[in-house]
Amino acid sequence: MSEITSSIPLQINPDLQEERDKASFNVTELTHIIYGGIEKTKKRKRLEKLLFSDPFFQEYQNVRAFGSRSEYYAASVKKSTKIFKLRRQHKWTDEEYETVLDICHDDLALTLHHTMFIPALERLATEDQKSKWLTLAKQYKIIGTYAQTELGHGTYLQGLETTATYDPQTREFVMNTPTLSAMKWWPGSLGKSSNHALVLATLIISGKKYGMHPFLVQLRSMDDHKVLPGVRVGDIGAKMGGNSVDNGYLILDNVRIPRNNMLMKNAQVSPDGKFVTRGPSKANYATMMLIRVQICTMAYQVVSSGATIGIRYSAVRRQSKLDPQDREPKILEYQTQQYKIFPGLAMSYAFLFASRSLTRKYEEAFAEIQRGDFKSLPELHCLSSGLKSFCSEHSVRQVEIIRQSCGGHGYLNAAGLGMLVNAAAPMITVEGENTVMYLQLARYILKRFAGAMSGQQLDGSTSYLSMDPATYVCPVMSETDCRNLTALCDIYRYRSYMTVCRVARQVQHDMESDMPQHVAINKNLVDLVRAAKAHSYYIVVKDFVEGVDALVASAPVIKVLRTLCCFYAAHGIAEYSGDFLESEAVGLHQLKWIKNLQVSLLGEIRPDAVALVDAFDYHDITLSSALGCYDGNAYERLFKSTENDPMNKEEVHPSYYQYLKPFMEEMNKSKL
Ligand SMILES: CCCCCCCC/C=C\CCCCCCCCCCCCCC(=O)SCCNC(=O)CCNC(=O)[C@H](O)C(C)(C)COP(=O)(O)OP(=O)(O)OC[C@H]1O[C@@H](n2cnc3c(N)ncnc32)[C@H](O)[C@@H]1OP(=O)(O)O
Ligand SMILES: Cc1cc2nc3c(=O)[nH]c(=O)nc-3n(C[C@H](O)[C@H](O)[C@H](O)COP(=O)(O)OP(=O)(O)OC[C@H]3O[C@@H](n4cnc5c(N)ncnc54)[C@H](O)[C@@H]3O)c2cc1C
Repeated sequence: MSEITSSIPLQINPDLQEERDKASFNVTELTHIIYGGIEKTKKRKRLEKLLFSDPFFQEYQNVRAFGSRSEYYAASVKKSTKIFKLRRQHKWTDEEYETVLDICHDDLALTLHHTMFIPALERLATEDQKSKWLTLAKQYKIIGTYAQTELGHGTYLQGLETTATYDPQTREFVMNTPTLSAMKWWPGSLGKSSNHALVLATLIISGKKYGMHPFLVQLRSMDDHKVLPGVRVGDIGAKMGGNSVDNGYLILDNVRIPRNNMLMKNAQVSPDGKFVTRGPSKANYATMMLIRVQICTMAYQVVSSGATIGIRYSAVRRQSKLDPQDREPKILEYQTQQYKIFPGLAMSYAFLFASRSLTRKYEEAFAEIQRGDFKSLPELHCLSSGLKSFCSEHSVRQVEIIRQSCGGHGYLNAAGLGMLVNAAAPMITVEGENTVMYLQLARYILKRFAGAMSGQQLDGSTSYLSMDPATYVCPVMSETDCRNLTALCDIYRYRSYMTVCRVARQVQHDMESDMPQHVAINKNLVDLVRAAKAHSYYIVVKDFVEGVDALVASAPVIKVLRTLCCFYAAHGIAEYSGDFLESEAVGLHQLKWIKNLQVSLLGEIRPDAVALVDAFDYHDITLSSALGCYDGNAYERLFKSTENDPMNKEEVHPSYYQYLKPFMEEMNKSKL
């Protein structure tokens, strides 16, 4: 027993080293592909070194694990301000700052200032307004949040109740929270951190409503951070996760702001109270679309972090017996373990390619929109809505499966997986609740399908809806065909086509039976979401296949990525086999072959599993997991983590003197 210490061995766990030694490809080459080239990898490493040379970043992990809510929030404010200062000092670009946020892997107290407040000013303010407000925000002379959601409404923006009533006498807007349900509720950084908020409110001029518009409202004094007259603001309470952020409530009572505090890029109110709009009616929704695109990248980061922890731990954990003559095997040897974890590994690479492709499309469309050309907006809105929902739903579910695959230790905070699931869970809700976003996509697909039926030539992500289904023959004719990525992609495309076609016909049939449109739609909502999911799955598989096909890389890297891509596609068909059979995208024979392939691919991925997660190149502090550390010394790190547990500070806990001791004394004296 005396040999048991909590010190961490210097060497890599031999079980993990053995895995690294058998990799079929060069891990560094794949890392460069993931980060977009050698230079970007080097830059990330430099930023990592700069951040983590400060012991605070290590200490922060302890506060996160063991601190009170208030201590965690305070540490998070400290971390945000440290990063802001470093940003100014080193003149980081937006890309470098985003890399730093990725390295931190955390939703920080003041993150919203950069992720939403600044992008909203960039998208919604006029040039004059930008030169004032954006400059102040970028110099951290004001700290802001994006206050849209209310207690009563988050999804239905037309139902927002906060009002901004124009007073032409004083040339001011009067901001009000008329009811309990109108109070802003949820905005990040609102409760305690921000001194300004971009408040989304219904514009009223001379008693007439003009829809939702953005207004910049100062909430707190710039001298002492005290709340200004007419403003009531606070934190909404502890959450399942993300407790470093002060999501807040806000009540405005006749708060007057100058006319120029309405952000007027898309609509203007003249001094005498005339309302003029420019661009499409949804132009003020622009910031949300940006974040939806970013959530796809976050989903990649979430699932790849989970896969890294799960695979490294499974390579060092030994349990039970496979061969009765042999020692206990690594749990990674069990086919069932591979079946739990490898879908998350394959999904990581699928989402890497899908999010990259979506980001590229967003950047192209954004450049067009800046030039006043809005033609790509509907396609981009629907693509980003669908992929945001698909990537968040699948990544959160998969990381929870990985957490369960780590047995009891997966349940410890020190494993990092529970925290990851809880931190990532809101991706499903924020920036448009997933079902609602899938329905936005479904609505678009139905319209495009109707267009195709009336002979329109479609382009973009729905161009396949012009296909003639009569020409479809399942491209998998033999077991070997199942490895053909184009064939697998065709199967997804046809499944999507048939799912869309079926629900479109049903809605049309219901409407022709004299059902009002809204009744017909509501009667088919479940199938509409199914169609949006089928379409999104097809897009992700297509992006993965095209991404791998376009790669310039060594043969071993291409081979391993093709294997993963094949597994991702085969696994999806096996998992949703009912849908694929029902749509006749595959028959029973093909399904059997694809299921067999899926299982045999587990064995092919197995030797490269550790190398494939090493390629994500996550720093130990970023992963924040005793189970997933690079050196594989999971048990030592678990034991070490108990040193910081405040429960272990005293040999005898104060509760003993307060409760247990008197209780024991009473029991010992008792005659019963
Ligand atoms: C944070 C950094 C962390 C980085 C670390 C990563 C490492 C990972 C490790 C750990 C995990 C950490 C993970 C952290 C995750 C937590 C995230 C926290 C931060 C996120 C901040 C969240 C901020 C918010 O939530 S802000 C509020 C967002 N709110 C919404 O999105 C509201 C949703 N509702 C709507 O958008 C709309 O109301 C609607 C679309 C549902 C309906 O709108 P409507 O009623 O006005 O319209 P219609 O349905 O009638 O449609 C009319 C017409 O318009 C079209 N339309 C609608 N929207 C748009 C649009 N945006 N653009 C273009 N067109 C649009 C619609 O399609 C219709 O078109 P038609 O042609 O059919 O008429
Ligand atoms: C961690 C976190 C951070 C947030 N940060 C911010 C922020 O910074 N700023 C901000 O303004 N907001 C923020 N929000 C709020 C967030 O944007 C909303 O919660 C989100 O848009 C969902 O809206 P809701 O809460 O009204 O859900 P609801 O719309 O009430 O959803 C509840 C249920 O109703 C269903 N539903 C609703 N409408 C329909 C429909 N039309 N068809 C079918 N089903 C429907 C949904 O599918 C869901 O199942 C945050 C939320 C969270 C959890």
